[in-house]
Formats: sequence, C-alpha cells, structure tokens
Amino acid sequence: MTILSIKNLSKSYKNKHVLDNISLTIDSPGIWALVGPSGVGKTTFLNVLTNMVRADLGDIELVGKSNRDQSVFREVAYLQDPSILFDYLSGYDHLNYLRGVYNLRKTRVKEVAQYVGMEKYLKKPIKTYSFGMKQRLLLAMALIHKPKLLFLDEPFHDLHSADTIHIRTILLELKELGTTVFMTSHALSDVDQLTQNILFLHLGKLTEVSIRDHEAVYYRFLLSDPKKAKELLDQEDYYVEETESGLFVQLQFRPLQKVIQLLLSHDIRIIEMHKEISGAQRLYDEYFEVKGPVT
Ligand SMILES: Nc1ncnc2c1ncn2[C@@H]1O[C@H](COP(=O)(O)OP(=O)(O)OP(=O)(O)O)[C@@H](O)[C@H]1O
Repeated sequence: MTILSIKNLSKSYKNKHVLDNISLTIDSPGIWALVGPSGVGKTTFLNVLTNMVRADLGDIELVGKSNRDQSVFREVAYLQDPSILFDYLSGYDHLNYLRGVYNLRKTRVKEVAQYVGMEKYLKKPIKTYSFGMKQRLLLAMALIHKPKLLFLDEPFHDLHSADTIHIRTILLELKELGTTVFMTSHALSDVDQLTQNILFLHLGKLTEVSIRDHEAVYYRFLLSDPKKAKELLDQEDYYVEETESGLFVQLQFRPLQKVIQLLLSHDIRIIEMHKEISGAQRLYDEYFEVKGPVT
C-alpha cells in the first residue's frame, strides 16, 4: 500500500505559488524530512497534506485513502505547535479526550504518557509545563491511536538538547515499529542523522536529496600558487574548487600524499592544509543561497 501519494499539488496565496505542481510517492515506512529555510512553505505543505488547508489543485492520498476522507485520521496524526493546548486543562484531560474520540481502552492514556516520558506531569495543568514537556504531550496526543503515518512540524524547534535526543530516539523507535514519520525542519543538522530521505522545498518545488551522495572528504589548501595548482590537479582529474578561503580538493579515493607530491614537484608551497568533511550542509547552503533568499 502506498503510504503517501501526492499528485500535481499546487497551493498559492494571492499570487504567491507556495507549492507548485508537486508530486511525491512514499511506498515504504521510514522517516522523511522536508527541509528549507523559514517561509518556504513547509507548514503550508503539511497543512495541505492533512487537509487543514485546501489545496488549489492536486490529489493527495494518505495510507491509501483520500485526505478528504474523515476516516483517514484514525491512521494518521499531525503534531502541531503548542498553541493548540488548553492552559487550564491537564495533560491527562487532553489525552483522555482523544482516547474517547478514538474509542481506546482507558489504560492507553497512562501507557502513551509513559512512552514519551511525561507521566509525572500527567495530572498537572498545561500552564505549569515547560516547552519540552508540551512537546512531549503533543507527541503523546499524536501517538495515542498508534498512527501509521505521523506528520510533525519542526519537532526540534526551540528544544533543549536532552528533549531533542529523547524525541529523536522515539522517532527512530517508531520507524522500527513500521510508522512513517514525515517531518519538517529548517535545520538540516537536526535531521541528517535521522534519515537519508531528505526533501528540499524551494520556490514551490521539491527536490529529493541523497545525503550519502554528497558526503565527501575535502582538503583545503592555502598555496603559494593556487592557479597553477588548480591546473595541475584538474589535469589529474581531481575535483578542485578555488575559493577565497583556499583551494578545495576532493581526493576521490586517492592518497593525500599524491596531491602533496604533485604540488611540491612543481614548486608550489603548501602554506596551510586542513581536512574538511563536507556533508549535505554544503549542498543546502548552495541550494538555498545560490538561488537567493525567498521573497
Ligand atoms: N494564510 C495565509 N495567507 C497568506 N499567506 C500565507 C498564509 N500562510 C502562509 N502564507 C505565506 O506562505 C509562505 C509559506 O509559509 P509557511 O508558514 O508555510 O512557511 P514555513 O516554511 O513553514 O515557514 P516557518 O518555518 O517560518 O513557519 C510565507 O510567505 C507565508 O507568509
């Protein structure tokens, strides 16, 4: 069964195309991360997928059903921001309400509270919760009915590192249990340890990015004659980039010593040399900066 199917999805606000003819299919369970700077339309994308906001055009199916079919939300959950919580009600009140909606056994409230690590706060009013505790409650609310597909909007935003680690662990566990997690993040570093399935959203279009393809070891050299060095290394088929902070050389599985010898044998002096791991962050920076800020 297809977990998520998006066909030709478009959404505009006035004449701004936030989502522009997007198609995407997810067939197997896993974690998917939609990444992009603030304002590119990540929240709009989740709102449209979950039918909180109507799309202008396109077809969306969640776990094999149209997203307009009310019954789909017995198998899907959407974790939103804490503004949906009621300050004077307790975590228990929120969870017990949902338990009733989904017609679940009474013990499920305590079980899910324990699972996310908020059982001590269960009977306390929301106004006494820290931001991290609210986030745990929201996660418990999203998980109470054991959804097959879970949407999360910026789950790590503004969290302390302990809470971040906790939520990451839960997301990885959910993946092992066969749940599909579709989340957004403005920071690639929050998600690149969690998943290889990264989607960039920019100017209304989605691009699938394989992090592994973009991880590479570079050496950055400060040289007495970078132009000459670039010519020499180009001839030998190294991947070389000349920048203001030095000459970036990708070894492509050849020993560093070969590069050094090549440079020295042509009287090029090495002033400085640093090893740099360039992951998908470099790709992210290029992707979102080269194309300019979102207006
Ligand atoms: N209801 C609305 N009416 C008009 N414009 C909107 C509406 N909702 C969002 N927008 C605009 O659509 C664009 C995308 O907003 P969206 O909130 O989806 O982005 P985002 O990537 O989630 O950003 P952030 O992380 O800051 O929330 C923004 O320019 C925003 O101003």
